[in-house]
Amino acid sequence: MTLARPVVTDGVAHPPAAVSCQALSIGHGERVVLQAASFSIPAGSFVGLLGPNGAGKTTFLRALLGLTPVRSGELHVFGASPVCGDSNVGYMPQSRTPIRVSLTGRDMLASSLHGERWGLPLARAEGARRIDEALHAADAQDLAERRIDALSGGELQRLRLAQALLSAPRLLLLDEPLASFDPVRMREAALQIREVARRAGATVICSAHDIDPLLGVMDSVLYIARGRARLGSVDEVITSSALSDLYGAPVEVYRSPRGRVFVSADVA
Ligand SMILES: Nc1ncnc2c1ncn2[C@@H]1O[C@H](COP(=O)(O)OP(=O)(O)OP(=O)(O)O)[C@@H](O)[C@H]1O
Repeated sequence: MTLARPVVTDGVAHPPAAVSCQALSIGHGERVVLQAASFSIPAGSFVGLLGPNGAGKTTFLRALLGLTPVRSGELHVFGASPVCGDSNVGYMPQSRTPIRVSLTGRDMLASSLHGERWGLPLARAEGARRIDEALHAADAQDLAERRIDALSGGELQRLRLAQALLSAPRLLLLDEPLASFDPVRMREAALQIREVARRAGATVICSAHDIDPLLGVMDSVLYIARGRARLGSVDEVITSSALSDLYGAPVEVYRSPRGRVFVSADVA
């Protein structure tokens, strides 16, 4: 593991980036997800992670969690190699299945707190304090005593955000957290996540399929396609020429007069 230490340039010490990749390659078997990708995400930023289905957004998030091995190159989280169970990193996984257990919101958070300690449960008072703080940070106190199998999709997402905040992480990885919202609520939810992250001082990487709810919310876009990645502002990355270059095939980007963005990529 590489130890986190400030980077010194011109005699000035800069804190390590939240995430840095140097010639990073990751994948599954024959499937290449990233091939020699290099970019760096500044601490404190909100990054929208975009790309077509199967491009590798979840795989990249799992690599940051230490769950997908690095094939070659370097991947650092706050200057160190990713390790499973790092309390600096909070994760909200993609949720595809409805919840059918009748726990309360507080029980749901408590179960992940206890799982975190591998059989060494936190003292009851300390656990309760951390749960209250996480519920407060995600604006989800009203859900603490509600049964989770009776929550709406949006309410459940608030609770899952609280779950990801339990360890007071410096890096928050959110895999399609907007998926269960209608278009209007998507934007409200994106703004709420940004506010929560700001208050917590966390860097956010938030994957999404629709760029619109994140416009004006994210500081930069990380776009993954065909094993390649591009990080930059929306105006730098979401253009016909930048995306055609990334895909290695013609891609059209349209912007409606009301500011909506459409990407038309007729390639896998
Ligand atoms: N455990 C695995 N074993 C083998 N292949 C996998 C595994 N997990 C993912 N893949 C493959 O790796 C590629 C990237 O998958 P990943 O889930 O990271 O994409 P994604 O961009 O998150 O997709 P989506 O937008 O559809 O959620 C896909 O082709 C997928 O089938």
